[in-house]
Amino acid sequence: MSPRDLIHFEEVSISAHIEIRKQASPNNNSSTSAERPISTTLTMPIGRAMVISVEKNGRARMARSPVLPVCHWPFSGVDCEVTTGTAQDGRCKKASVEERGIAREVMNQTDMTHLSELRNSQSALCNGAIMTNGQTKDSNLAHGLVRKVLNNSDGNGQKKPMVSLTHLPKRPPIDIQFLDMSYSVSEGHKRGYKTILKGINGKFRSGELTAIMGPSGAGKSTLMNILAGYKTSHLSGSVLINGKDRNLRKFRKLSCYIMQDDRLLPYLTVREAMMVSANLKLGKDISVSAKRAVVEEIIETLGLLDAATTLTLNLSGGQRKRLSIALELVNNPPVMFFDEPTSGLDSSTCSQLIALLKSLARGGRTIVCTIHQPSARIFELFDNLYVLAEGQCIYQGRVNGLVPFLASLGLECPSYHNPANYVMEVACGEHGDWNSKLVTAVNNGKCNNYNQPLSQSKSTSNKNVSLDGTATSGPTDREDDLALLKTVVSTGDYTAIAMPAITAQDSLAQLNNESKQASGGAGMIPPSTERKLIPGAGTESTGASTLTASAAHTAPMTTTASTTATTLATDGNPAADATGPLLGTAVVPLPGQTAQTQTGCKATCTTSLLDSTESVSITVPKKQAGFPTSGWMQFWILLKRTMITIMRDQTLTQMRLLSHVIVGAIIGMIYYDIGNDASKIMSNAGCIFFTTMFTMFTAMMPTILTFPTEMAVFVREHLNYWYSLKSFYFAKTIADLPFQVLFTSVYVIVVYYLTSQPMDPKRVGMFVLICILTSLVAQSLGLLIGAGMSVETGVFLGPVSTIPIILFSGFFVNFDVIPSYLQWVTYVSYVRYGFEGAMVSVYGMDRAKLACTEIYCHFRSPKKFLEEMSMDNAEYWIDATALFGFFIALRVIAYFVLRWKLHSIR
Ligand SMILES: Nc1ncnc2c1ncn2[C@@H]1O[C@H](COP(=O)(O)OP(=O)(O)OP(=O)(O)O)[C@@H](O)[C@H]1O
Repeated sequence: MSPRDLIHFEEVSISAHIEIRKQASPNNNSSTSAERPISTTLTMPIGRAMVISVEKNGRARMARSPVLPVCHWPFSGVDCEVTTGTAQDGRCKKASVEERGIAREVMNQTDMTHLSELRNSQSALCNGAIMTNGQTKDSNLAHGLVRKVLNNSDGNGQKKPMVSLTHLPKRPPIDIQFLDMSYSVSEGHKRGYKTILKGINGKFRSGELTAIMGPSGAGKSTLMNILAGYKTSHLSGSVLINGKDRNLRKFRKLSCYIMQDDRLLPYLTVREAMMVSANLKLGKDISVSAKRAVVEEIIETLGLLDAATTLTLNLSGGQRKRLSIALELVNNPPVMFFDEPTSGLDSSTCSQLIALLKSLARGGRTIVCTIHQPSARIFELFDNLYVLAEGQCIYQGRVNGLVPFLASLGLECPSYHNPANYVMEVACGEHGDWNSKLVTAVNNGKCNNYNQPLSQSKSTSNKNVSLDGTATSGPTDREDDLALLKTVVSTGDYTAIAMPAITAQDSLAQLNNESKQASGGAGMIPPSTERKLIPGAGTESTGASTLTASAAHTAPMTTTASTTATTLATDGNPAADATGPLLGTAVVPLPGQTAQTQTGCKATCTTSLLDSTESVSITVPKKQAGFPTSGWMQFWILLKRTMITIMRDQTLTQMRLLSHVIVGAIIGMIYYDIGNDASKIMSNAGCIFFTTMFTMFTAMMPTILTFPTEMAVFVREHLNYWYSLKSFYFAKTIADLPFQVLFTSVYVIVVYYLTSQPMDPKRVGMFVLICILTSLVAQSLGLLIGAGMSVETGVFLGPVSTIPIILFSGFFVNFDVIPSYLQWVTYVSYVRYGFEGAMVSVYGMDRAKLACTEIYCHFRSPKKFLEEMSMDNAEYWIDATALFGFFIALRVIAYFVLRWKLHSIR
């Protein structure tokens, strides 16, 4: 008997409620031998069997069995099947089966406690740390954290806290609505403005996964950037959050934007990156252990445990994407925007990723993605679709409402054709010029029928029905979400999530309802709406949505979702907000649906994020008006992170250190022992000049090459409200310092020693100092170039802009020779100060005459040589101060360039 198998559904199942009761050890006395029920509700796709197993460590596993060739609703009149298994004496009694689910007994003695903990912890992730039975509110609530106390009995009927886990901060659900949204960009001085979005409207609801689709250039990214708050200028129209004008600052704290390219720092491990995120996003009021718990939960839930100690550099594409999500999940943002999350991923990883997003959405989050031409299988995973063409909306509503909507206008999607492809063809004009008609239809409300909130049928389905058929308070949607998320993560079986929680009756009623609407109330289902999706492409993801393309599982729900999100509205009055719907949308019950049904749905269909009683503790603390952590804390965290990444970067650090030593040794050998030889004084000046050049270029070029990568990460993190530009910049500046000082010193000391420069400590110190200052100025210049332009431009511009600076350094041309109208340039040549300061350190300060190894040495007197170089009046400390001034000035300029860059992104 395999210890892995618990129950094996061999036949088609639709949904099942499994209740496992494990008796305590027979050795226990009766008072402590109470059964510990562990139950969960699973939703399984039609046409699929599912293997549910419990591993020895107590982890639940679900895996999809081979696809059965069932594409139709096979059990007319059967809503679900209820199966149970009861473990006795450590073994599972053969499960009783109702209807068609056949459960095979197979259970090893497994301590189910861990499973229970796991379920609860992951449930919290799915649902945004929602309070469940047995949880207690404590002071953590004030900080938005919930401590979990499992529902466990000690045998005396007393609830005892079994495990304390910290969880995600609680957040309000957020519905985003945009009205009459237009956006234009300037095309240049005389070319005027180009309108990209043309007065579009739409609404993205919490708990739903929405796809924005459209041909290339339709304005998808633009729309998402606007909604995410990244673009704020040249914009008209309004964005409403739960029915009220958006307060951008507050909104950005509760939303995140996960960009197409996963911008991660390469030299941090997954766990380290997560801890940085937790430290920055959760604030100092939350203990380190609580942060660790959050991090570990997310890492495990998103399937990153195996890669927890892997550098992000070595992660696979799917893992990178999941890490990007995990980093943002730390503070549990209720709104998540994804720009083409599936790009560059294989189809299986794509499916898993979208299923993961769907499960996150089911936790009460509002998830919006732009996506290009998804497969039918992935397409069906979305709840909602927003299609753009030429900056206008040509469809918004349920994914499975698309085909009937198009059909109602005369656009028949051919059988066995992916609707996602079809709508893209329509948007691109391959079927004629339909866009204006579609826009008009959308504006006239023709797709409103397909744009209802997600079905409340979860509450009316039999998921929570006990074996005797009575309603129970057992498994909740949260547990369901746990099971779904667990399925996705542990087995990659996303199909469970593809299954809309819908009963046959709901489905048929809905179908009829929509058919009536789509066919002008004729009550007949148009033939086109009965089409099936392509087997293997669309049907594989199954679920009720595969019954017919038009089987929208919708039922209007009350709009109390908004009642908790009062802090986002500009002038939100929590008291007022909590008392009524904020969305201002009239709710019209579907035929056959009573108001009572809807009320019931409110309590159970939606996540408890929508429970207004919880909204009190959800409110973001006032002290978080700015970033979650103080400026100094941000600086400290970023400083540590930057130093770790610099140290681990072999190119930037280890190779650089090595190259400084090697080149220093080579230069030392070439100019060996010439420092006190008057006959080789020009060669020695060349050595000093080369030293200045080397320290300059080795400081500037790596910065030009690496800063754009850092900057990309910075932009993502800053725009997602992790920390301020000031903290980042200050930390970057300070973290760079010790490394730059070390590299330069190593090189200079090697050269200085081998070339026998004067060993007076004062001169040595001055020489090293001036070289360090030169390198810091060069590094700052590299930072400025890296901040302002791309790597390609920077790599060209860096050296090119340095050449004139070198020419005016005083080595190639004496200052006296330079024409007077160009002499001012020598003052802005920082190399001049570096070279001059180095020369003064070696030959200035009344150095004694040099030794002469030839018959005649013209420059035995160092002073005379300095006169020859037009440096006899040079003051070392003026040079050093000038370099320091350059350093500060360039850093300040680079800071403002970064600010401008951030501003220009918007
Ligand atoms: N700054 C700009 N100046 C001029 N045109 C711009 C600017 N930004 C965007 N556009 C134009 O706006 C249109 C929409 O761009 P957007 O990036 O939103 O398209 P998209 O639908 O996301 O396309 P894709 O799928 O190819 O990424 C494009 O035609 C683009 O050229």
